[in-house]
Parts: sequence; C-alpha cells; structure tokens
Amino acid sequence: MAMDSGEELPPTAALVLSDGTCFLGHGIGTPGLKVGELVFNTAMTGYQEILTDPSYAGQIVTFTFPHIGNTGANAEDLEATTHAALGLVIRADITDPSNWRSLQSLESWLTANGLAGIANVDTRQITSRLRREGSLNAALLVSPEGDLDIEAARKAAAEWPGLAGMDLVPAVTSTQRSRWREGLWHLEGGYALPQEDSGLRIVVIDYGVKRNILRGLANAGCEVTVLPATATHAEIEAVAPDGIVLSNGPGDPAATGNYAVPVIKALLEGDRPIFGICLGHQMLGLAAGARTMKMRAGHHGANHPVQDLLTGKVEITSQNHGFAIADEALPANLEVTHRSLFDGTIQGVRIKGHPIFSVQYHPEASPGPMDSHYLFDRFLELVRRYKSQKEGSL
Ligand SMILES: NC(=O)CC[C@H](N)C(=O)O
Repeated sequence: MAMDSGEELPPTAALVLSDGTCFLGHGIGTPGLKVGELVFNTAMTGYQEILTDPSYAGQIVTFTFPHIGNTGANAEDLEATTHAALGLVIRADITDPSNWRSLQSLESWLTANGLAGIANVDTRQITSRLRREGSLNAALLVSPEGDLDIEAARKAAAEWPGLAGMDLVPAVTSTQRSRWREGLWHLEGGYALPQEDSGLRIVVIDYGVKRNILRGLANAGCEVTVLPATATHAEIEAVAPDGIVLSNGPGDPAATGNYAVPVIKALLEGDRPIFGICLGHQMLGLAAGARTMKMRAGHHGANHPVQDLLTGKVEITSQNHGFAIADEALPANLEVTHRSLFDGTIQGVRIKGHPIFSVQYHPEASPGPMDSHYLFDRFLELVRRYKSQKEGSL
C-alpha cells in the first residue's frame, strides 16, 4: 500500500464494494467488519457532525475533502449519541488536531465510539465511481494485525440487502417523551440559554433528530417536547402543541409506512402548522399521497444550490439524502416550493391552503451554511398565527 509519505506498510483495512472491487489502506477506529451503503460527502468542514447525524445509519461515508481530523473531536459537535454512520473513508492519514475546541484526536474519538475507518485510499476514484454508477454497498474491514479476510468482506458486501426497503428509524429514535432545553452554540463558548419564552409549544417527532434542529427551536424560545417515532396521534394531541416538526432520519421513508405515515396522515387532517425536514419531508409527501424513490447517488454535502420557487431566491444548503419525493404522480394538493439546481429534484413542498410545508435539505445546517435558517422563522410565524387564532376563538 502506498502511504502519503511514500513508505510501504502492510494494509490494516480493506474497503470491499459489492461488485468485488477492493481498496486496501490504513485502518483507523474500531477493528471489525461494518457493512452498509457507501456514499460520498463533499463538505469541507463538520466531519464530526456528519458522522453523528443519525440519518447516516447504515451508511459508510467517503469524505472528498482531504484533510480530516484538524478540528479533532469535541462534545459540542455531536448531532446525536445514537447509531449514526458506520464508518469513514478518507484520502490521507488523520490530520493532527489544531483547534481550540478539540478535546481529543479524531482517531481516539472514533475508537471510543465504535466507528471504523480506512485511510490512504483513492477517494477521488471511489467518488467518481459512485457518481457514475450510483450508490454501492460495501464492507469495511479493519484489523490492526493485518489479517484481512477479504473473501468474508466481499461476501458480506454482496449479500447486504441495501437501504431500499430498510426501516432504520427504530434503531435511532428516542424511546420516551422528553423536553429539550439547550440553545445554540455561541462563538463566545458555551450554549446560549434559550431566548425569552415565546410561549410556543412545539412537538418534534424523533425519527433520528439532529440536536441542532432542537437547539434552533429552543433558541427561539419554544417549549420543545420530543416524542418517539412510534407516538400515536392521541399521544401527540396530549401535548397540545402549537406546531409539529417531523425530523430527519435514516433509511427508506417508504419502509416506515405502517407507523409513521398513518399518524402524519391523521395530522394532515388537522389545522396545526407542520414542518418536515428531510426524512420528515419524505414521509409528509407519502402521507399526502406522493411517492418516494431511491436516487442514483444521493446528495451529501454542504454546498447544494436550491431555489425557493416562491421567492426566486437561491440558497446554498446542507444536504444528506438518498431518497426523494418523486415528480411522478404528485397529488393535486401538494405544491412543489423548492428544487435542486444541481439535478432539478424536489427539495420542498407545501400542502395547498394549509400551514404545512417541508424541505428535503437541512435548514439547521450543522455542518453547512445558514442560508436556510429563514425556514424556522417561516414555520414559527405560522405557529404564532395558529396560536393567536386558537386563543382568539376561545
Ligand atoms: N437526512 C435525512 O433525513 C435522510 C432521509 C433519508 N434517509 C434519505 O436518505 O433520503
């Protein structure tokens, strides 16, 4: 194996694709075998937020940015402590940390959190293959002793069923109702206490929610209640929320059909504001009667241009999805509000005549630009209006 230094070392990791292609490299993180879908992410920052986003459950992330490790690892950039990405594929050895927030090196954090990785592989070759041929399943094998059973990895990759049809929400959702109180991280160091109480009560249904969605709502002074993905319509009503957020999450939206979608369908009959994010957006589409599809290579990065069709404005967005609402057979009551300027796919919808909308991307960013934060304001404005109308009619 050719290391960056030119030194030849025996390989301690292998990445074996489902078509049998094998990349050898330097193992990092936790030894063992991980099998999942191989995706690539083009973000230049935020590797810890990416790796802890529960939407990545069942996936191995190839980073196209070559310097991974320079911010080390800290306690603030965790998007969740549940299952998330299985591991990572990087071009060079992990860079030494040189950031004031770093508490430990990326390598020791990976090991402590059970993530596997391979370094010193040609990430450009992997990425161009995934772009050309679409997503592939892969096995990531790490063994510090170098006894790599490539055949076992090849078999595991070939036999992995793939994300289509796979429901991974039960592996990442919270099991109990809880309250979220922490605001957004501030550059001065530390989390902001939520702003003055806005009096708005928001329920977030947790399909694998990222903490920065919860922080954004708490920061705006909302009372945030997090409910498990299996929450029934009655359990949601029992909180008497002024607005509902359907969170991001992993796996195939169509595979959650027997619990989440019927509940969302019932919520659509009501008049409460609803905001869907990523998996939540896809499931909102399903509940409204649309179809979802598996994309070829998906969108994973922090620089995806999206046009808001209502204002004409273009925003640069943070994205992480492999499924999307299909353009075919859209129900008449669903209006497309946002589209990707990369490939024209649907990036936002709203239910005509109702305060209900959703986006395919991540308005909370983490990592990524903050262009889409206005969507939280748009949602909270609808929530405020709903609450004052409700109080006015009492
Ligand atoms: N970030 C998300 O919520 C991802 C949604 C879904 N699992 C997809 O890959 O399309």
